[in-house]
Amino acid sequence: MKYSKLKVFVFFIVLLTSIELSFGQSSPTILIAYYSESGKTQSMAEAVAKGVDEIEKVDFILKPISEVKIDEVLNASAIILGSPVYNGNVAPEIQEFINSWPFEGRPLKDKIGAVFVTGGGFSIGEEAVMMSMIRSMMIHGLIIVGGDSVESAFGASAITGEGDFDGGEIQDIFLKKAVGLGRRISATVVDRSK
Ligand SMILES: Cc1cc2nc3c(=O)[nH]c(=O)nc-3n(C[C@H](O)[C@H](O)[C@H](O)COP(=O)(O)O)c2cc1C
Repeated sequence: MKYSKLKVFVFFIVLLTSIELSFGQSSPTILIAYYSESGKTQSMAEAVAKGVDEIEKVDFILKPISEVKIDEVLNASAIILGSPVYNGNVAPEIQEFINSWPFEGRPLKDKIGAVFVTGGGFSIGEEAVMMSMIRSMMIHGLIIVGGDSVESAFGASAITGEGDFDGGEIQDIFLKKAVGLGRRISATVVDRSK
């Protein structure tokens, strides 16, 4: 084989190998799951997804927990969970969802876990609800990651019904925390997949 023909041959082998490699590797998936009665926690979930989507090479699933299949939990590299505050506690549906996760052999161990929350008022449950979800995730062995600023150290939270924050839309100051949380989780997942 002539030298130039050999070069073309080698070029095609390298090309085919890289095509096969890129098709063979699927991107890690982040599951963003939430419970929302009146849409506030859903708005935060959408902002989290926006942040996740800012980082390349990551897929995400954004769903209310009622639509999440257990395979989606098992296959996710990270689980980001959102709840409203109900009487100082996590929404019961969220706790039931976590209780439904398989535990034997701890199949969720070492996945990334993160949380977001919406509450009507300041300091009447939002931090307690974040901690409640974090505690349950830690029982399953998830590695907890907070938001990207000290104001979202435990996760992203929004006040939806007190003072200046009482209104229809979630205010930007809170949506930014949710976007930052999503971005940080996404970047962490990409780093870990290298
Ligand atoms: C039954 C009930 C209990 C609530 N209890 C609290 C509470 O203890 N603390 C709080 O900050 N907000 C409380 N809220 C307000 C909700 O947490 C808040 O409106 C939240 O943003 C609703 O989220 P969603 O629109 O996703 O359902 C309560 C709301 C309901 C309906």
